[in-house]
Amino acid sequence: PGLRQILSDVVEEAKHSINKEISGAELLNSLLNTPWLKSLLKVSLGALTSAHDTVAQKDYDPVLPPIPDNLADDEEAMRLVCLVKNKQQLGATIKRNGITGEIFVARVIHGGLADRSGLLHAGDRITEVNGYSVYGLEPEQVTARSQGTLMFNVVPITDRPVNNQMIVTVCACHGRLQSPAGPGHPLRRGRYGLQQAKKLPSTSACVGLTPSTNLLRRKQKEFWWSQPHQPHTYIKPYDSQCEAVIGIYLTGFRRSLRLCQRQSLSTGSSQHSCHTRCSGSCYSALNNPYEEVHRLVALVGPSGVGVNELRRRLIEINPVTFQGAVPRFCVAFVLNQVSGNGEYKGHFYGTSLDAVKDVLNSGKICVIKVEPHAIQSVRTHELKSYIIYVKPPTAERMKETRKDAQITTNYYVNIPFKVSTLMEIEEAARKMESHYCQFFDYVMVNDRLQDSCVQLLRAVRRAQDEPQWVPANWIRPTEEF
Ligand SMILES: Nc1ncnc2c1ncn2[C@@H]1O[C@H](COP(=O)(O)OP(=O)(O)OP(=O)(O)O)[C@@H](O)[C@H]1O
Repeated sequence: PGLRQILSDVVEEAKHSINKEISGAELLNSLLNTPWLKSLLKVSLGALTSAHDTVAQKDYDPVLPPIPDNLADDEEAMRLVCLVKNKQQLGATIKRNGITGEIFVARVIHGGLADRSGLLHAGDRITEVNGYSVYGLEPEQVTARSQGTLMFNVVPITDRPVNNQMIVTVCACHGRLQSPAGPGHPLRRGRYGLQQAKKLPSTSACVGLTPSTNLLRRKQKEFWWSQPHQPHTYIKPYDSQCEAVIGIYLTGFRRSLRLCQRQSLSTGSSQHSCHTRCSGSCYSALNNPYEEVHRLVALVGPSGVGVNELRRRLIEINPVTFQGAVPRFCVAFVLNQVSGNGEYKGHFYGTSLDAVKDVLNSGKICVIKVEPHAIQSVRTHELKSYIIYVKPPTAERMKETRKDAQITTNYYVNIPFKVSTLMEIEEAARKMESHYCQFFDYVMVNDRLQDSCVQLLRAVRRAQDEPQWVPANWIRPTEEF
């Protein structure tokens, strides 16, 4: 009634104002002073305050009647779940307990309809779907009834496990994921050890199911032992020249390492051997089905060689795939090193790691510039950086390619490249290589800018697609991905 009164006042007031001969300003002033507008503002303010209180108290739920006292102790709490499926998948799998015949939610696919609803959880027992009891039915029969609007009667799982799932980015080593039962056999949900996966980079792609690492490895093992013996492994001889490149060839490392060790014992190879590598046959038959990939690309090079330019262009070429971290990241590493006593380490280092992790968590490849003395800070198991060293071309080519370029000096002034600048870059490059070359995963020469961009893009792609040498301490026991 209050609102009706206000509205009729509005109409009256407007009629009244139109009959008067007054200016726009006067009209506005008199309107603002009208009782109906004051009342309206009062009502709106009241509604706003009430909405604010509701939100602040998180008091969204309807007030439910109290639970009756005479409930039996063994009464099960039921949940009625209504989901409208339309054409999309429900995003959950079910399984049947072979002994009791009960139907349970086996898995809720991350990001799917069931997951987004927050109403179904792995372990929940489904008793009815759309009014039909599902007791004793096969999962396929339940699925066949689950079309359109779904009304589930669910007995919620009592102890829902805390979500301790680990998310990692991997590359599938076989071109196409195949059913572990072999080519031509489709993946059947619930039958095999499947895991959730989503193709990157993607902001919206749905999570799907792929065979798990353990499952594929088991199949590969069966396949392996069914084959006649193949001498396929060798130890890369210990090379005192490349002492610092201590690593293990990541692909198939577990199996190959074991075989290599076995072989190394039988052939009496030096226990100092630090590299293992599989030949092609070993690689194809025994590789790990999934490999974690480098997603932090760290560019390093003498000041002025063009690291920032290349980084910027790489991101520009494909901003969906590549992203930089906040500039503080570089500063953090510089400070971390310059301070020497680690004075800034706690604060700045943590902050910068977060910036990189944010990019990595978004599924993108993070591209940063690092100072050479900070390489070790990013060359860790956690960040798994791929270090690309950007080298200047010959002095002649440098002079030719940089004739229109400008360099930013310490005083933030842009000046053209001088002969002395070129010499400084050359000298800095020489020192950098002699001190840090063992950490470079890839070396490129920044000659013609366009060619360099293509080369960089290719190098980064290769780092994702091909097996890499990595430091031995990056390798940890493989988990169910
Ligand atoms: N291949 C190239 N050909 C011509 N000009 C280039 C090339 N690479 C970079 N430049 C130009 O050289 C200048 C310096 O490059 P950039 O600022 O990327 O250097 P940097 O290595 O990041 O230096 P700093 O560490 O001092 O920031 C820029 O003007 C850039 O456009």
